[in-house]
Amino acid sequence: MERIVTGDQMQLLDKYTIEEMGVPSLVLMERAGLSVFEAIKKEGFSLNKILILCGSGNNGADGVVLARLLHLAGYCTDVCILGKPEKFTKEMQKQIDIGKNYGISFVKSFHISEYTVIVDAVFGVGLSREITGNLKEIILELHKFQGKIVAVDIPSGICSRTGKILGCAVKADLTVTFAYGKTGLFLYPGAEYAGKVVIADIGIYAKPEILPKPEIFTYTKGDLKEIRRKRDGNKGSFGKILLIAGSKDIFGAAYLSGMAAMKTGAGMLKICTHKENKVLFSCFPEAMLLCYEDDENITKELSEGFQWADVIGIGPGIGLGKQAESLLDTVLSQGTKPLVIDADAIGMLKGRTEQLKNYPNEVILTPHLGEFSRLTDISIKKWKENPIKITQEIAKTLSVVLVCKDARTVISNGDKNIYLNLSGNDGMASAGSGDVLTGMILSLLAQGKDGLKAACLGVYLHGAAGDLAAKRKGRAAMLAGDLIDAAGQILDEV
Ligand SMILES: NC(=O)C1=CN([C@@H]2O[C@H](COP(=O)(O)OP(=O)(O)OC[C@H]3O[C@@H](n4cnc5c(N)ncnc54)[C@H](OP(=O)(O)O)[C@@H]3O)[C@@H](O)[C@H]2O)[C@@H](O)CC1
Ligand SMILES: [K+]
Repeated sequence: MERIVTGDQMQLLDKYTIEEMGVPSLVLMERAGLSVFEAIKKEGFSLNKILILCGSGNNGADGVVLARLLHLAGYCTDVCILGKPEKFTKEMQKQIDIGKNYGISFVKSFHISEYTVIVDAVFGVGLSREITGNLKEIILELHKFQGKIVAVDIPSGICSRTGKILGCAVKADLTVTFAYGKTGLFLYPGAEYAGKVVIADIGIYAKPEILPKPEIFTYTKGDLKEIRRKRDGNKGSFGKILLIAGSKDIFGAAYLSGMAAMKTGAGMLKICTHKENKVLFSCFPEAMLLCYEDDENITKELSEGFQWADVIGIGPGIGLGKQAESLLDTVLSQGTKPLVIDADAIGMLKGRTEQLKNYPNEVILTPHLGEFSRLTDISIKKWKENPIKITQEIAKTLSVVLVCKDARTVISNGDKNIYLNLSGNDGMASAGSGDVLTGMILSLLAQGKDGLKAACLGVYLHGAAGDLAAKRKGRAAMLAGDLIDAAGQILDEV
């Protein structure tokens, strides 16, 4: 698990390192400049002539350090200061003075076509408002640049907290960011502008207690070790899932969800579905079936299923009709085991939020943003303006683990930590992908993970499987079913 920070949190970490730990800000800056220098060389860009654009703040000062290091290493480097002198920080003024002593080249104007690399050190985490005027024109001009663009800390114009574009933004090929990844580098559209992100250690240190909540984390491949199989386990110890999925003539969602659960290690699976879906018997013999007819009341059979199961899932493909509502009501009123609610079942939750809050065990909700918006009356646009805070608040209000599915899925149980998922790609935005995720989360719950862990690991695994499937099949051609086999391989490798 790795920490991610907002720009505001980063500024507090910088301040603490400087004021409480006593590391001079010029020392941090020297390491910042050096780490960009090393990252650029490692990337193998053509370094025939480099232009460094600097603002008035400390992001600009990092740029001047970098210019000095490149100049001393023999690279032809120009610096253009775009910020106003009256706004220079004392570090910026100091770096300019040092740079002049070393004879680095300061230019007042430039033609982008003369350069092979342009470094953006205009704004970092101190960007506080929309970029306008002359600066905006320069940044838009950079969009035509044919060479490589390197951003220092964050591309100028990207809000370091939300990833929003403030007026305009630099489109980088490489961003070298300091100490921790910034949320704005991972949330869209910021992620699209950041290019490859390299996180450089520059010696920032602070007690996590000083950080304002929520603290933000992301899961990585190493965390999947937590779901290594026990060599001496049996089908009982890997957990039993009751999955209420599919409806008349809709069996794909039940199949994908159930298959994802079994193929990521669950011990046993019973699928409750309409009898028309008996085709599941022939193509998925490993699953047990509990079938119902049109309008049949199966409360008794479901109750027995709740006793048998370790975890319950409801939603994929169940439809929005009366029978689906009755199934959901039975689960909410009689279920006692950890519960995953997805898809159509989320659509029916409006008006049932009290029952949801009173459910006697953990509940995981996995809405995509449309479902989230219909359930909460919060528009998608509003969520995107502050995904971290809104996800945390709604998780708390509903007393659930909330998985808000988007290009960057956000997960919270309403507590002080929040999780941002960085695995996955746009090839996963296709039918059935959500059903597969539900199956994976159910599987991890069944194998004994608590709701938050199962959600975070499930979402990470789902995305990592998407990345492997994309490598194998291509982002456009991959299907939801491809994620299932890819996930199996990933789990085997950890
Ligand atoms: N602290 C440290 O010691 C370390 C910091 N480090 C580095 O410093 C960066 C943070 O530095 P920072 O805090 O000085 O802010 P920075 O991003 O340079 O911008 C502030 C300037 O921009 C201006 N400005 C803002 N928005 C604007 C707009 N739309 N249009 C026009 N102007 C605008 C703003 O003006 P003002 O708002 O005051 O009018 C101010 O002049 C960080 O990302 C990292 O790279 C590392 O070296 C490690 C050690
Ligand atoms: K920058």
